[in-house]
Amino acid sequence: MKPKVFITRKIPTHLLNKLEEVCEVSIWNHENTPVPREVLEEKIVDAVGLFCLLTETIDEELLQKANNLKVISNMAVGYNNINVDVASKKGIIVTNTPGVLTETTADLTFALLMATARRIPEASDYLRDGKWSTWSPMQLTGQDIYNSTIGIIGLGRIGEALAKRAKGFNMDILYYNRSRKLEAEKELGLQYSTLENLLKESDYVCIMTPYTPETKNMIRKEHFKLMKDTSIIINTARGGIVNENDLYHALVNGEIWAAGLDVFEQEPVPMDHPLLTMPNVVTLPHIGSPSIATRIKMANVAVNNMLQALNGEIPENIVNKELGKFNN
Ligand SMILES: NC(=O)C1=CN([C@@H]2O[C@H](COP(=O)(O)OP(=O)(O)OC[C@H]3O[C@@H](n4cnc5c(N)ncnc54)[C@H](O)[C@@H]3O)[C@@H](O)[C@H]2O)C=CC1
Ligand SMILES: O=CC(=O)O
Repeated sequence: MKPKVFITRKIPTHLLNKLEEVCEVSIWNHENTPVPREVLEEKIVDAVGLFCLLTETIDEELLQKANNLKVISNMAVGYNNINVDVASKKGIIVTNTPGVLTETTADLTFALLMATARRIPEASDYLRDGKWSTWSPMQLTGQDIYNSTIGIIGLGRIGEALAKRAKGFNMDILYYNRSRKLEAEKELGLQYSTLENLLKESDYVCIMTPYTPETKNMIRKEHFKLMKDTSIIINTARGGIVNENDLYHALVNGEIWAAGLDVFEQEPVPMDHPLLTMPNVVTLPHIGSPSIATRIKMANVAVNNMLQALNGEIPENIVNKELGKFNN
């Protein structure tokens, strides 16, 4: 009998077919509508494999219904949407999609940094709104990027790829991480820093850690007070890492100059969110990884993780490594 797999969103047909060869697949076959919770709750009861996205909350309540589940394959590198502790206790393997999205996400992060520093969305609107009547010395002036200082909080795969881009702009690069990365320091000329020093010295502060109990609200009121009033914060990691209320007040009080945000505490961000009213905040709808090629690679990795687990192998990208091998 083929194992039952539930997929929570439309995926490329060739990858769906790959799963269908060995699994009995049921799919929420929609592009832009997340699977309703009640459908997920119903499907999880029989599923042996769950292929999900970061839009699905795989919490304890849901996992308690999952009595046949052996593997959760998350199509994202971040897996803060999943209660991994509960999954582990139930012997459910959790996998993610690291690596294949690193360069694409670093590109977007640097693009957001540039767009925020040079006020590109605001300038584009200025032209289209018919406000461009002349060229003027201080019109739409922003901050320089070349020769400035970038501080990267979380020097993992994407943080390091971001540092490589910053090096090309002759930036001084500070980083704060759980552990020192001596090889990267040598190769890229990075400087390890305390969090406080990084915030004080950087013109650009980029958040690149996962969202965990330790990183929740990692950047809050007191941290903005340390930053330069010309500095810019860029967050393409997860919304809850930067306290949004404190960020709003830091911007209103002129403690920092601007922010570029690809991620929010609540997604989609509510349209009446105060940060959306500010011209010096550039906002994106969580688009770190969507190049066509990268999204196909992510879906492919997620399918392979699922198939490896269902085949009794330890998936290449297992998150709860303590589980090790299980047998069907
Ligand atoms: N906006 C988007 O579309 C995307 C967002 N992301 C986010 O980026 C995150 C990072 O991805 P990767 O670089 O692949 O992960 P990674 O695991 O390679 O890097 C994370 C780094 O953060 C460090 N870190 C963790 N906790 C820390 C703490 N409390 N203090 C200081 N450093 C800490 C780790 O030591 C590691 O070096 C993901 O977890 C995800 O949330 C990833 C891809 C796309
Ligand atoms: O936010 C995206 C991810 O892959 O994590």
